[in-house]
Amino acid sequence: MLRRLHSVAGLALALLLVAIAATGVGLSLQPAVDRLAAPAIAPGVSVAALAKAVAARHQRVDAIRVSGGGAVTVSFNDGAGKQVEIVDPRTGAGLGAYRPSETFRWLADMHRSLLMGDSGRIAVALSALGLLALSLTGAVMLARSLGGAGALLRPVRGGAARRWHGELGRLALAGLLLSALTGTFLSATTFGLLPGAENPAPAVAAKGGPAAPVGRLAGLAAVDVADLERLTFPARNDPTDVFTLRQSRGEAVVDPSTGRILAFTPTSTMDRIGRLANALHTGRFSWAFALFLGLSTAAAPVLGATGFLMWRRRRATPRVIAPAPTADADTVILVGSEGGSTWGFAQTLSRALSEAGQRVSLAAMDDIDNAHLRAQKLVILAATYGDGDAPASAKKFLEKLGGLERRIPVAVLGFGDRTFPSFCGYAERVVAALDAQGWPRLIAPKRIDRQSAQEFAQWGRDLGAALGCALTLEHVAEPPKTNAFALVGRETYGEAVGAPVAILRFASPGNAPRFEAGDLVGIVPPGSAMPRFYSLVSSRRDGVLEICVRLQPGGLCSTWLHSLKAGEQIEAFIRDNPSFRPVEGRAPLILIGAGAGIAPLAGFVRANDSERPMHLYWGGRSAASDFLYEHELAERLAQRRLTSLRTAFSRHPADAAYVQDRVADDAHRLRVLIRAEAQILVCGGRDMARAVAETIEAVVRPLGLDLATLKSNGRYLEDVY
Ligand SMILES: Cc1cc2nc3c(=O)[nH]c(=O)nc-3n(C[C@H](O)[C@H](O)[C@H](O)COP(=O)(O)O)c2cc1C
Repeated sequence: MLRRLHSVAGLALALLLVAIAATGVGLSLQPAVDRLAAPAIAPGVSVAALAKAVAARHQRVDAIRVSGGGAVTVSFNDGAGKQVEIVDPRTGAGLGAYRPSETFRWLADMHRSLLMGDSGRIAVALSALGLLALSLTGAVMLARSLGGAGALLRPVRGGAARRWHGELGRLALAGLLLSALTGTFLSATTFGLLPGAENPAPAVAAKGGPAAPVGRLAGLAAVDVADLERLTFPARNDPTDVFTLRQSRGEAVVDPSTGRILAFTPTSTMDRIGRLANALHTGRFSWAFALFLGLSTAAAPVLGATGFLMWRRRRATPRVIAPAPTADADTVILVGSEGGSTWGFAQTLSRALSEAGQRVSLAAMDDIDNAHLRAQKLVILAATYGDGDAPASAKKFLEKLGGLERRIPVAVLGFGDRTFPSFCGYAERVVAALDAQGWPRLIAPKRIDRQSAQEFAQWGRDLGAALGCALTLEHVAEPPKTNAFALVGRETYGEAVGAPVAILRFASPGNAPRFEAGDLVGIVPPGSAMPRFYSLVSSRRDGVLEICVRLQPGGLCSTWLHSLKAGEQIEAFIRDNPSFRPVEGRAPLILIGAGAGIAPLAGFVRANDSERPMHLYWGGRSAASDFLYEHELAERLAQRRLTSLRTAFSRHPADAAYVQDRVADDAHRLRVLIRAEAQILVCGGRDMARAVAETIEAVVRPLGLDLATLKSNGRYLEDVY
């Protein structure tokens, strides 16, 4: 609830706050600028002395004012109209005409009303309230995540966005809270939501005697210029008019002939509070304080941006509740997941461990740091993607592992799918790294096939036995939210060569989530809870969801999809696939695939509006039977969306070849492209991918490169099944 309030208020107000914060930062410089422009007020000079010096220079003085920043100005009319000058508060000497800065005036208008009158003022008032909510909820969340209010000064752990958000938020908290609180108060005053501040002074008239020299008036001589806010002179032609002397404590009325104080109206409590709020909001009493407020406010846009990044990341991470903050945990569960299902298992485990009396904390594997190792034990749940690769939330884990200070007992549970050759390959790499670095084992590592709840429960019993408690893990997977897509088109290839592949097009409903070529669609076949994933050829803007499905002998999902009739519906959901996407820019792309692996590659070509150089290598069995996208690719070549196409057919009577043979034939040409920073994307079956990888390794060797370097630089991506 608290997090949602924090995120919603943050997002809704981000833009407004940026405008208000930026102008606030500008205004925070005003006291420092004023300070430099006007001499400081020195104590020991009376208002009477200053008034005398000023009156000696001007025929008709209207008022002497002391600005918030400490500048003393005199408004007068010597016959040439009303003028205002700055004076030296010690001598009353004129220092030149007073010209308030247009820039600061504009900034102030913008800050108070966004230059939009009352509607702007309302928006500013709501922003101040929003900032107050953000500061308070942020402070509570930070304290909670660090282990309580007493731990507010502990270092913030986590990814870069989280650290910046936490550390900067902590530094700026006091200033932001103060600005938000006083800003809310001032807005409430503007809209008359608080009791009136005025304490009306009684109308008092002077006796009307001859005016005495102003320098001798006792009521003015008793007050120091340092305590003055405003002195209003009496009208010249009205002998009953009076001096009005405004100080922070109240307003005095002084008789111009006797110098006596005729009346004194103390400042009301509400007015005092209003003045305090104003002073604290503007920092006008101290340029250093104003700069402190300005710096705190300058943090707001950075907090907004880092908060947005954290929010996006959280959205990609399923909602899990860690029962204990990291600092108090005795068991830390680290999760390596891409599709989110492993987080669900982690949540089930966390709940069961908590019920067994453990204090459990959860984190993504990538977020591991020394704070987690204060716990007594670590449990790692890791999924596998690609060819034994890390899932999205564990990409940096192995790199970070070596730099940790302590080694605590650890249990590793891999999640994978036995139909992939590298079953739980990433979890195995994690186990190997932990063993090599001497981490003690809590229990032996185990692999879970296709999210089997039974295997998970069995592993739970083993873990419970090692911990000395009965651990019952009853995991019920949350079904993914699906949309219904109806079949609108089908082309079948490859039947003559014993490898049927169907290009299936489904109408994309209006409420379908966004998807791009290369993303995955998870299809849940009837009679199974496990989705099967297919690469997308189309993007949502194409209006269809298009996939290539190779018929797998005995395959539940592919058999069902191949038997679908026009109009029949599938239940499916979209899964982002950021690890198989062309890098941005104009660097050439080398696309290599075989069979149904053409799907995302044809999609990249189709979406190539910018005519970026794209070279496609593709292998099938027979040009006559399974040349998928033959006509579309010819069209793309003519449109320059595809720069070149090389095909290989393994059952060609005279020129039988595999795609890797074409790659090898083109070694020289490919080296030129790779020297020009080309990125290589490979999609298809495992054997093809391995053969292509070996060929590319040989191709790039003369360039002083190897596959591992290309992979680690994101220049060699694989989507392999
Ligand atoms: C595109 C893709 C590639 C996969 N690659 C592998 C693999 O190479 N080895 C494996 O054991 N499991 C593989 N899997 C299966 C996942 O690891 C398994 O479904 C896991 O439970 C997913 O966990 P997650 O939802 O938390 O990411 C793959 C799944 C997908 C969707």
